Amino acid sequence: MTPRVEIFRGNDLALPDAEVNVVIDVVRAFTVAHYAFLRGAAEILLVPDVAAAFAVREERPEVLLAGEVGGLPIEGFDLDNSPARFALAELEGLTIVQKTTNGVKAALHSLGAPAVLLTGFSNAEATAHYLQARYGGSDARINLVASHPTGDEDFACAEYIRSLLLGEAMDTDEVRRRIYGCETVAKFLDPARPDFNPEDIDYCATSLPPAFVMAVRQDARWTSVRKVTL
Ligand SMILES: O=C(O)[C@H](CS(=O)(=O)O)OP(=O)(O)O
Ligand SMILES: [Mg+2]
Repeated sequence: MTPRVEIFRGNDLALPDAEVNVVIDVVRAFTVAHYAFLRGAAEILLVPDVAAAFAVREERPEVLLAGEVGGLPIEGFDLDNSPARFALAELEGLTIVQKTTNGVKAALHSLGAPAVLLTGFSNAEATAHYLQARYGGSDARINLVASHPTGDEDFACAEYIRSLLLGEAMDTDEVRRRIYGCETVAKFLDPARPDFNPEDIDYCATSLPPAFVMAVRQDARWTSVRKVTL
């Protein structure tokens, strides 16, 4: 038996029932989340909008607010949505509150499955290993959600994860080419748009050695993300 893997595209989907929803945002939200954990963050809280992020800080002043609107930093937030910045940040033991246009929104629409994982390309191999260990050899339904409604970067990553699960590993250079070539990335590579850092895309398109996955947990109060070690 092999898992039944389906790919969806969008950030506000009503997904069919599945054992696990895997929400993908390569540029940039879940690459940022991956680097946040690598830099020591304890937890990420997902929020739907800027007001909700400020409300969390009212209640829990120790948190750091991170995210973007239209790809740009948000006034009053501590961090933006740049993996290049997160890769250098000192985040040991901290809680990050994350608000982004596609990845976080798609995750908040994907909470209906018993397990929900988040990933960019940087952690796609780890995520595929984890899924293979838990669901390989079964006919479990796995929904892969490419969160950008039109861009190819998340869809390419979804196809890569599916290929690993089906034992037909896609060439990672091909995935990287699709990331650099997608419409979402054009503004990062445009010298006339200095607000967008091209280095971010290098982080988004670099696969790191598998170590942990990013799992979502929902309770009455918070939608939180934590590391689960492989
Ligand atoms: O900040 C990002 O990279 C995007 C917004 S945009 O595509 O750059 O306008 O948000 P995300 O939720 O990380 O896709
Ligand atoms: Mg994105």
